[in-house]
Amino acid sequence: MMKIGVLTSGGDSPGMNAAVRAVVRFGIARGMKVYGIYRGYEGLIDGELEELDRRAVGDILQRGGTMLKTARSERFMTEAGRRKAVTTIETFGLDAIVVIGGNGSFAGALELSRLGVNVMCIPGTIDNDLGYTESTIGFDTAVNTVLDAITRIRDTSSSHERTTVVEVMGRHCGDIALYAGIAGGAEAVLLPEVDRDVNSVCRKIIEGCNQGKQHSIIIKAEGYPMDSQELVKEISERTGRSVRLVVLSYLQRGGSPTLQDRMLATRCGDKAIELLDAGLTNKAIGLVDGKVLGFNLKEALAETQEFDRHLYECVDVLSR
Ligand SMILES: Nc1ncnc2c1ncn2[C@@H]1O[C@H](COP(=O)(O)OP(=O)(O)O)[C@@H](O)[C@H]1O
Ligand SMILES: O=P(O)(O)OC[C@H]1O[C@](O)(COP(=O)(O)O)[C@@H](O)[C@@H]1O
Ligand SMILES: [Mg+2]
Repeated sequence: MMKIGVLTSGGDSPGMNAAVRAVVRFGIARGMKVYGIYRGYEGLIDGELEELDRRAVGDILQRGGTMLKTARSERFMTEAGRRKAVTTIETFGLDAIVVIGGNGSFAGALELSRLGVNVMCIPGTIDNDLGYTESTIGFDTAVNTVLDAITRIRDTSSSHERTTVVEVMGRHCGDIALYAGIAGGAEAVLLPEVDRDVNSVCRKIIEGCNQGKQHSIIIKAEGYPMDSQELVKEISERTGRSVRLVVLSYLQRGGSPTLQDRMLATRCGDKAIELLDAGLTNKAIGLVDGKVLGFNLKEALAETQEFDRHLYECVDVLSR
């Protein structure tokens, strides 16, 4: 009988639970024993795991966060830490580890595979920063949360004829800001990928005011290289407008996953188990052209996220 472990790692994302549920239930359906490993790589190092039955993953499909808990593990960044993790895998006789996480967790899984461990990776991060897949589990929910916030901010922003800077997550990848900018009708977006100066944003705000716009929304990804308070001050000084800052922060990482994230999570879990059952390992599961497939982990991780410049330019055209 095949024995596998499943863990969640890095920043949590809505839909991770749905992925855990899928891995456990599809695994059991194929005659596997499935172990839940707690606190990501930390639990793998410390041997914090237990067998999960079908019922153990009941009532989690609709919940954000992760029932397995998650961690950023400094110890796993070291060779000694990873060797300890391998000892746990050997002690419990695990044939493979399913890692649900983002680019860092995938890099960790690749290191594990170099030590002879069979791994299977499922993309769980709100950042959407994995180039090989069209979407990651949690991204859709996070952007919808941002859109909901923007809708509310617009009401008050418009009543007071203000400009609001909305800071969203994304240290290296501006996808949350970009998609929220398009779908939320922002005047401008500021991203880590584009070197845009504040002057052009101020011009945009002033032009909008001259055309009778009552409010303006500027979306700034946390990775844009300027402090948000500083940005607010500059915009206020240069435009003479009343400017407020809303930092959405961890609000974006919580909440019930959307249909899209539940479906992606479930399909990724299904594919991960199907491939393991077929004797395939060291794959990253991802969505390409509407199909959920397994890709070589090393190659998938090396694929850089292509920045959609056209979409970026659309924000400006749409908000003129
Ligand atoms: N290059 C690496 N080698 C080994 N482990 C890594 C590496 N990069 C990240 N990890 C492990 O994966 C964990 C999660 O990565 P992190 O970047 O924090 O989140 P995410 O997986 O969501 O991108 C890290 O805390 C670390 O334990
Ligand atoms: O939870 P922390 O450690 O404050 O990290 C915040 C970071 O985590 C994220 O929410 C998700 O990133 P990861 O998927 O790489 O963990 C980023 O958008 C944000 O910059
Ligand atoms: Mg990451």
